[in-house]
Amino acid sequence: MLSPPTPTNARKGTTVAPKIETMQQGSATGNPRNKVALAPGHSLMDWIRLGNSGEDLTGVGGRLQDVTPEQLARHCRRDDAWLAIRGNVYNVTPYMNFHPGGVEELERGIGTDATKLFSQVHAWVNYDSILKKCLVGRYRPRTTDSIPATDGSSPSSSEVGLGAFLATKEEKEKHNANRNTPLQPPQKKLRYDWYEQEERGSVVLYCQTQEPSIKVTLGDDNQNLTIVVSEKDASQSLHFLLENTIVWPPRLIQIPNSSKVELQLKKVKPGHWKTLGLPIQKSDQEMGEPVSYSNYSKMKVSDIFSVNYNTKILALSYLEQSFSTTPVGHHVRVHNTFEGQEVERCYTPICKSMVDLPTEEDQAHLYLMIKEYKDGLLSSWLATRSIDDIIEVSSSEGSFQTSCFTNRKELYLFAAGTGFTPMVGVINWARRIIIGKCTKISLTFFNRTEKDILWRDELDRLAQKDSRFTVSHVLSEADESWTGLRGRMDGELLRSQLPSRNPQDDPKTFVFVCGPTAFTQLTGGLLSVMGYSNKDYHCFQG
Ligand code: HEM
Repeated sequence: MLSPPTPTNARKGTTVAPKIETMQQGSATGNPRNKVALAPGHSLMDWIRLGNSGEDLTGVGGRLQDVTPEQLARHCRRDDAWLAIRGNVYNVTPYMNFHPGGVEELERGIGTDATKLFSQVHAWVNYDSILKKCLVGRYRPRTTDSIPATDGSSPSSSEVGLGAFLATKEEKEKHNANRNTPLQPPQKKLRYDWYEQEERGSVVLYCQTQEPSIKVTLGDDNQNLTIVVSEKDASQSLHFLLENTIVWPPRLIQIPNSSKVELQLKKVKPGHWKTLGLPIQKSDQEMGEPVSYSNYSKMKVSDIFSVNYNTKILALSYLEQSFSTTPVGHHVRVHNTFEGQEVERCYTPICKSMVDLPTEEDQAHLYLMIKEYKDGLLSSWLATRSIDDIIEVSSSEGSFQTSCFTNRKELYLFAAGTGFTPMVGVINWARRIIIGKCTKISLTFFNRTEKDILWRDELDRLAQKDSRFTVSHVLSEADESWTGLRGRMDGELLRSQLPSRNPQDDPKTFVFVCGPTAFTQLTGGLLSVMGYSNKDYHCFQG
């Protein structure tokens, strides 16, 4: 009997089903694993109904408040249960009997910052959406610290002087109001260097991992630069009033084989800068954290590209001069409300082209490949968006780490349908970031018919340009003229595309799988039969 891929090696990827669909299945994610049988009247649908009933599920009258660790620890009983996840505190007392993993499991996190535990079990679960009616407020681990915004080598700004560098009267007032409320979580210092040439300045960021999500924002004055680096569940930031104005957008370059990232700033007026600028310390709110504690941002559709008869790419940009990067294998969520019902779906952002290097303009956009499902409320809505329409997109999420495959020489990717989207980031990473290490990237792409193949031209172009990359298409409902592979995933097909692995040999191959759950589970089982352990492959859950 074939075993499914291990949960530790799997995370939700592109196609977590929208809530409307999953409600019928009784699971938030369609995942049929160790869940408990919920008592009648405690399905996800019942939970949503309770949320919409107007009942106060926060237990504190719905007024958002800051919560210290001591306060949190006092709510550690089944009948009075709070927990913190990623900086938000929720009253999970009413959710206890609705939790698909059972009351005892949920109890393990109560009274504490359960971020790590939650991520270990099911990082993909959309807790903030499920628990939004239970939000008590913001978790404030420390109440007295202020955060150094720069490393010690840079000129520091004094409390008094700081106000002078904030652009407007309103900002100064806001700054003064915030001086006495330094309620921010502890942050590590972000190390950086900078150097300059006549035309450009460059800030080199020393990140801790190769998976940072970096958000760059430039004020309307083209001088107020904010860089926020999020990695390992913590954020670090730099904020500068630059020596002079720069051109938007700057270029972001991930330095190959390192965790350094370079931000190249093009000067409006070429010339010598004595310093990068004046460092400024900002509060949470000034850093742009939405007051509602929601992590969704409004983005504008700035371009639309057709991929095939039912799939298109939406190019999205922030409303202000801002962009953020998505680490490989991570996803964003898009949501919208239909007749009072919130529906949400995960998408793995792709790039504008797999072949051409991105321009600065390309980098400042988020590209989502949207396949329209006839019964998918959200996907149909997205597919009918026009230029300048606004959609709400979350910041990136995910726990996948590229370190699992950076030293492997050969990558074998098995994708079905839109399960292809996480592969785009993997391929780019292998080609451009782990330079000199990867000698073969083989994609086997499963679709129904020829017209369902996504980005076929782009894949062919890539195969022509990079001899390490090959693509094989497999069609389950091919017409007679098709000369390529036919069928569905099975042992024979897998063996024709992938060498068996002898567990005694040094690992040189790594396998990625993404597609519908049945495809992923079947492939995971077949891989075990072929000698691959769960350290040799990663399944992006579909
Ligand atoms: C922090 C402590 C928590 C623990 C230890 C825990 C544990 C678990 C376990 C063991 C399962 C079954 C996993 C499986 O599918 O194999 C589960 C499922 C689930 N939990 Fe939790 N949980 C916690 C918190 C939460 C919270 C705060 C939420 C609120 C949104 C939540 C929502 C869910 C959902 C929606 C599922 C079903 C997942 C699926 O269908 O794939 N859990 N949980």
